Amino acid sequence: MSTPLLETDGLTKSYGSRIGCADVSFMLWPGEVMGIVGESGSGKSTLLSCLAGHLESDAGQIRYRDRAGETHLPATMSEAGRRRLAREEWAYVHQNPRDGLRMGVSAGGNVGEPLMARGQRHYGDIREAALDWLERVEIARDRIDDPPRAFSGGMQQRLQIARSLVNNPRLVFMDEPTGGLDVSVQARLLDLLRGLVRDLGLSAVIVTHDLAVVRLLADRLMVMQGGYVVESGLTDQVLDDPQHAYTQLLVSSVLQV
Ligand SMILES: Nc1ncnc2c1ncn2[C@@H]1O[C@H](COP(=O)(O)OP(=O)(O)OP(=O)(O)O)[C@@H](O)[C@H]1O
Repeated sequence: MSTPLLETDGLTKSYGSRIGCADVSFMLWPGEVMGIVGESGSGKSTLLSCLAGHLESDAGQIRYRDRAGETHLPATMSEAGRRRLAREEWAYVHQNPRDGLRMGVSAGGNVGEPLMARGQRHYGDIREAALDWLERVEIARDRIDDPPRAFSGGMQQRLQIARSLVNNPRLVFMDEPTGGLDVSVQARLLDLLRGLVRDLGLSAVIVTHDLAVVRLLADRLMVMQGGYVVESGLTDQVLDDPQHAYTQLLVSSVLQV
C-alpha cells in the first residue's frame, strides 16, 4: 500500500476563544484531490492556511512526504526547510489573483520568476517555458509581455495557475480558485483546472463553498461546520447521499437554486 502524501492528526487552530478549525484528521494520497466545503466561517481557510504553513496551528500534527520519500513535520522544520517545501514541492492558488501574481511584472516574467528562483538562468529556455505555460492556460503567446493588469479576471487567474504550476509541484493548495468570476468564466477555468490536475497527476486540497467545483474536481470531500469536519467521504457519495443534517442542508440549498 502506498504512503499518504499529506497527513494531519487532530489539527486545531483557535483565535482567542473563537474556533478556527478543530481536531481535523485526514490523509491525502498521491494524485488525489480533496475538497473542503462549508459555509462562510466554517473554518475552511483556517485549515488551508495551517496546511500550507501560512498559519501555525495550536495543536495537532501535519506530516508531508516529499519527492525523495522523506517525511517532514513542517511545524518543526527550519524556516529554510519550510521555504524549500513551499518553493519546490507545493503551490498555492489564491482566490484573488493579485495575491498570487506580481502585478508590475509581465505575464512572461510572472511565469519565469519561479523558474529563476529554482536556479534556471538561460533566458531563452525560461521564455520558451513561459510561452509553453501561457499556451497551456489558454493565454495567447503574443500577450507574454503584457502586465497582468491588462488581463481580465479570468486571464489573471489562469496566469496565476501557470505561475503556480511551472515548477512542477506535487501538491497544490487552492483557496476558492473560481470565486469572484462570472459563471461562464468559472466553467472554463474549472475545465482547465480539471485537465491540468489530471494531466500532471497533481494532488490538491481545494477550499470552496461551491459544490459544483468539488463535484467536478474533488475525489473526496470534507464538510466543515463550526470548525469541525462533520462529514467526509467520496465526493459523489457525500453529495448524492449526505448523512449529516448540515450536509443535507448544503446539498438541498444548491438544488433549490
Ligand atoms: N484572523 C482572525 N482573527 C479572529 N478570528 C478569525 C480570524 N480568521 C478567521 N477567524 C474566525 O475563525 C472562524 C473560521 O473562519 P475561516 O475564515 O477559516 O472560515 P471560512 O470557512 O474560510 O470562511 P469564508 O468562506 O468566509 O472564507 C470564523 O469564526 C472566523 O470569524
